[in-house]
Amino acid sequence: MNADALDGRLLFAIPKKGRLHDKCLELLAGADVQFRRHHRLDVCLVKNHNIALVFLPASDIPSFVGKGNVDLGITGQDVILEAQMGQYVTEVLKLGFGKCALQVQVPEAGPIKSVEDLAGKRVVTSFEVLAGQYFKEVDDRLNLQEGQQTRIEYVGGSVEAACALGLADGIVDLVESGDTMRAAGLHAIATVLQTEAVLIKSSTTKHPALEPLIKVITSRIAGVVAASRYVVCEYNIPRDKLSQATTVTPGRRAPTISPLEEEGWLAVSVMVEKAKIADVMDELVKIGAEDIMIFNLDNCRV
Ligand SMILES: Nc1ncnc2c1ncn2[C@@H]1O[C@H](COP(=O)(O)OP(=O)(O)OP(=O)(O)O)[C@@H](O)[C@H]1O
Ligand SMILES: O=P(O)(O)OC[C@H]1O[C@H](OP(=O)(O)OP(=O)(O)O)[C@H](O)[C@@H]1O
Repeated sequence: MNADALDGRLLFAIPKKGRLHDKCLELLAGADVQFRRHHRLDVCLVKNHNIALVFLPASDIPSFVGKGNVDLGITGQDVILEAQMGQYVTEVLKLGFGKCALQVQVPEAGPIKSVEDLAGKRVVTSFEVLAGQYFKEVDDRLNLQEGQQTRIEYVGGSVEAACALGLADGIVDLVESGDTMRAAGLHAIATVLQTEAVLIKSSTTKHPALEPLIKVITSRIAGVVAASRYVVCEYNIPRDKLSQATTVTPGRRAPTISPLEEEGWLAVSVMVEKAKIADVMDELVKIGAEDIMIFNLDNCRV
């Protein structure tokens, strides 16, 4: 593909591999962004929009977007801060996946119990900047002088192995389920930050004419994200229990209520957060709701 083929197109950076890649492909499919990625090609044209997708390492996306080399991107909040690009990119939308925490971890059986114990020792991480900022604050608080301060060393991967190999007294790395940390005999003693995947655009766009297309894509992606967060809950309820039931299911704006053919009964239809639906159903049953049904959403605009 030559550079002319990209002329005037909105460039949209997507993580080329790793934890965020598959979720991004699901989002694009849900937003009806159609493309075929040829084997090993990292740039491809979108068939039904004036967009080209650029597949990049997640950690490179903040600087590509921040410098305006691409217009839009998806990556983790952690890598944006690590790349020190926070002021050059605008967070357009939280995407609800890639959720994890950057944590300080030490051997479970070892003598170090707190970050104060770890200060002044060796810390290995792929997040040199964030770990450096975190321990500078700890060192300053403990008034550690030059030569006594925490040593931050960078490794590109397999960070969890550093303590067992005798290379570190502690590490700073991402934790989601905690399986990797526990398997390495480590436990967390502090959280540096919580992170999730976000849609970002350049703070100073070089292509203002692309703004309307950015809005359309953002709205479509927001619809897919909301659809994955909510379910539709429908149930029947005796009229005299309605106010109790709608306190449990207030809906996003208000519940839709329609009469049933049977005297004294109403049908309620309402959106509920997926994460809360099991508790909500328990409550509705207690109140006297019947025929409770839950429907997944494919897509929505809310
Ligand atoms: N266990 C996890 N659970 C949820 N999100 C994660 C997890 N690990 C990483 N992430 C998110 O995904 C981003 C990319 O991490 P990942 O380990 O997939 O990178 P990678 O693709 O292997 O490396 P590179 O950034 O060099 O491409 C992280 O910065 C973080 O935002
Ligand atoms: O708490 P957990 O659910 O175990 O997830 C944490 C692990 O996930 C990430 O690595 P990933 O598996 O993406 O591979 P990587 O080390 O090659 O980046 C991260 O670096 C941790 O190692």
